[in-house]
Amino acid sequence: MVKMYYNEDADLKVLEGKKVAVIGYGSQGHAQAQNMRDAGLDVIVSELEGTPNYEQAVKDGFEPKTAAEAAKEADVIQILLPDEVQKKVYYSEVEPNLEAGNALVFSHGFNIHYGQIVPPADVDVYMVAPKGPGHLVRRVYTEGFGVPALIAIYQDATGNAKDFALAHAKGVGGTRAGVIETTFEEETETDLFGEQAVLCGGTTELVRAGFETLVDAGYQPEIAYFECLHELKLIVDLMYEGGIATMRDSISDTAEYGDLIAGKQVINDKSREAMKKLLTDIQEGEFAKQWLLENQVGRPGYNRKKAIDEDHLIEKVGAELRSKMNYLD
Ligand SMILES: NC(=O)C1=CN([C@@H]2O[C@H](COP(=O)(O)OP(=O)(O)OC[C@H]3O[C@@H](n4cnc5c(N)ncnc54)[C@H](OP(=O)(O)O)[C@@H]3O)[C@@H](O)[C@H]2O)C=CC1
Ligand SMILES: CC(=O)[C@](C)(O)C(=O)O
Repeated sequence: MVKMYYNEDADLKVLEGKKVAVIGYGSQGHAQAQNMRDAGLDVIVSELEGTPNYEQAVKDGFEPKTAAEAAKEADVIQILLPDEVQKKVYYSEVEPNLEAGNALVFSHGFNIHYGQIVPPADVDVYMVAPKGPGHLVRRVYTEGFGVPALIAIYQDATGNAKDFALAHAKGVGGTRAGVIETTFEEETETDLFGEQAVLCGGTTELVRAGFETLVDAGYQPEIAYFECLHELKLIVDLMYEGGIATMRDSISDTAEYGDLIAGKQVINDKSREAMKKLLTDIQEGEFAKQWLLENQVGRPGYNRKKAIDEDHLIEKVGAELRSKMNYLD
């Protein structure tokens, strides 16, 4: 059984007297910076002046700096920029301000694993990767809990990188739930695979395909929305709390039989082959190349596909229903 690290395994004192810079105040940045500040760490943030997230950082009580200023001042520099801009900002603003003994921290291994950022040998390089969206990393922390996290040590120049990583994970709330040690390679490749094949790509396509099947067959779009999207959260909540078996205990035997006979017709051998191809493309760097090139040419494919998806009937029906339903506590 894998070793899990909890609060008692991490000592915030190892970061005492150290300034932590969070560069990028977005989904993860706003969450991790506030969580670490609440945990008593000395946190500064960097954000682009004049942007909504800059204003949010000010509203949250920070005085946002440039990435260069933050890197110069801090001992621990956490890069929570979009993966596709990290290389540019790192080499132009962060690296020139690194000092021996600093720590460079990531929450996803993309830029290190695919060789976009090659840090100097005299700094620690580690990862603290919450396994959840940033806004829930903050929400759950304020409720007294934590989102589980991964840590990975890429470079241990000081000999203390793991202690720093565990303390950092404690600061963001990860050790409240549990922390597992991995590698930059394993986190990068599994995270990319998960967000493409299961969490985001696979699930959104499954939801849209189910919705379209019902709507094309003449059923009310609202009914299709309830069945294929809204209820999915409730089903997944049960899986989250107690595994697939717990979810199956709660649904009807009729639904469970349907689950058992239909699942493999939808996610069939062809689907599994497609998943393996996605993983191969990730492992061989094909996805990374495609994503970095897409950004270099202004995201034509991303923008077109995003526009089509955001114009989908399921978005319109969902917005209408969410405006009418009393469901969020
Ligand atoms: N989103 C998530 O839940 C998770 C993300 N991660 C990882 O965390 C990292 C950050 O991702 P995420 O939080 O989603 O990113 P976001 O895009 O949400 O936030 C990045 C922030 O950095 C800002 N920014 C861009 N350029 C600069 C700059 N030059 N100087 C300062 N700030 C800048 C962006 O501003 P603007 O928007 O105006 O460009 C934005 O506010 C990535 O490595 C990601 O893979 C890991 C786990 C989960
Ligand atoms: C939330 C998370 O970990 C994702 C989906 O992999 C991401 O946003 O990068």
